[in-house]
Amino acid sequence: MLLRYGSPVRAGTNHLIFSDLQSWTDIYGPSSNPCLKDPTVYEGFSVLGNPNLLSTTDRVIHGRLRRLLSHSFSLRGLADSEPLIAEKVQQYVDRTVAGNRGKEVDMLSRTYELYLDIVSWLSFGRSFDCLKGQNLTARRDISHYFSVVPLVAFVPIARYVPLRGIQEGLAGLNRLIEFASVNVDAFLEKSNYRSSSSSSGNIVDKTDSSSQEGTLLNNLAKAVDPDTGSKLTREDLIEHSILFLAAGSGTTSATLTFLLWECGRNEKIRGQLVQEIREAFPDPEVMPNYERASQLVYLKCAISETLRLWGPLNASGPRLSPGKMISGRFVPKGVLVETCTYTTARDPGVFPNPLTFDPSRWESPTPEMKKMSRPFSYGPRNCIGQHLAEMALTLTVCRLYQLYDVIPTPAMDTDFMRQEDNGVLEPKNKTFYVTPYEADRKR
Ligand code: HEM
Repeated sequence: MLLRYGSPVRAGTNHLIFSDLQSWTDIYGPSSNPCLKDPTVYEGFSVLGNPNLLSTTDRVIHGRLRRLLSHSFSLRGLADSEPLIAEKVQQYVDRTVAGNRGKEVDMLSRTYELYLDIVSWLSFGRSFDCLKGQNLTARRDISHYFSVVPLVAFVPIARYVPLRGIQEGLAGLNRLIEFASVNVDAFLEKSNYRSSSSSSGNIVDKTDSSSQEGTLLNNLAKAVDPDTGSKLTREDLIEHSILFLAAGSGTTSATLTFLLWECGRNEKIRGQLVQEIREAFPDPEVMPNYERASQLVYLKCAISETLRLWGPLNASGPRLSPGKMISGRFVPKGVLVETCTYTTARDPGVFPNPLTFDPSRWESPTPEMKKMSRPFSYGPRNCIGQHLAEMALTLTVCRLYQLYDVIPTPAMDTDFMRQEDNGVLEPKNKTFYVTPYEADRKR
């Protein structure tokens, strides 16, 4: 519709969707008169009812949470976690590919498990260990975050409706809350943090927790707001741990899946990518490190191109107009506005042959390309997990292609891989079959 009728399109009585460059700045950019998140959409994304980084629509609360969390998600804050991420990537390669050379294997479930294992460890200081065959309901439990959590928040009586989908979802969420509570309490106990029993109390740290160094939980529990001196409560920690699992697992696994699919089915692109990776990391005994891997130009281009064409979220989130000019038109107060990243990232004026997967277009990107492909959104409410996602994706692609050629099976055609929106855009069949082969090092 946006392509046919132009930007904006009226999607409902009170809802405008934009697809032009200026709308990114007007809707999402920093502003003294910002378009804030719509509470009726976002405030439901909270399992314990505590405001979290994604759900809060209050600028002051958001600013405080963002300050507390920003170091944990910075490249420097994540550096301590690299060995753990690398260890999980190795487990994934061993479990998924190593023993299955020449055989058909479904990568999608294992990929989801990889990122659940990483984010759970970062969140709780203890991994779900799905790749080791534990907590196998975790993936299903997390998927309810984007459906059942907002449903019962806005229609509380829904929790008593004897529908299987709702009751299974609630049971799954309870398992997650239980897992998170046990691990947050164990963490606080072990690291000698004293947690207040009330949800308004602060956590008072007594000693350092060296055993948990590098985990988000450790950083979160230690973080002090420089302006107010306040810290996160036990309930805040549980709330955020579950949020990170929901926000960080399906998004990253869908992205890796589409990257392996696009590169896998295009021999020339895959050839260029594996050559770059194998030249940078010639010794199979040596795991790629992020410092070097993040410098690989073509790999970076392949990730950018995957996020452009197959980004896991197709819109950047609805906001409420405060009554302001958006893309040259006055939009009255209270109108729901959003920019459709799916469309801006396919704008033929900015991305020639927009439907073609071509990593090389990112070798020297124009300023417009960077502004129109924003898979992590833009402005003060952009994705806080971007560095983590990029580090995890980079290390996974590097290790896989350093050791193996991963070829999608012939059944993985465009129709099979069509995206379906389950909170995250993922292959509609929820499977992705490949055949792995030992790397051909003579390339
Ligand atoms: C390829 C991977 C990812 C993509 C494409 C992505 C994309 C996005 C987008 C578009 C938003 C804005 C949503 C909105 O405004 O409604 C967002 C927000 C957010 N993301 Fe991500 N994300 C990814 C991975 C992650 C990871 C790994 C984490 C953490 C473990 C994470 C945590 C969050 C959080 C907490 C927010 C809310 C930030 C705020 O409002 O301040 N994301 N993400």
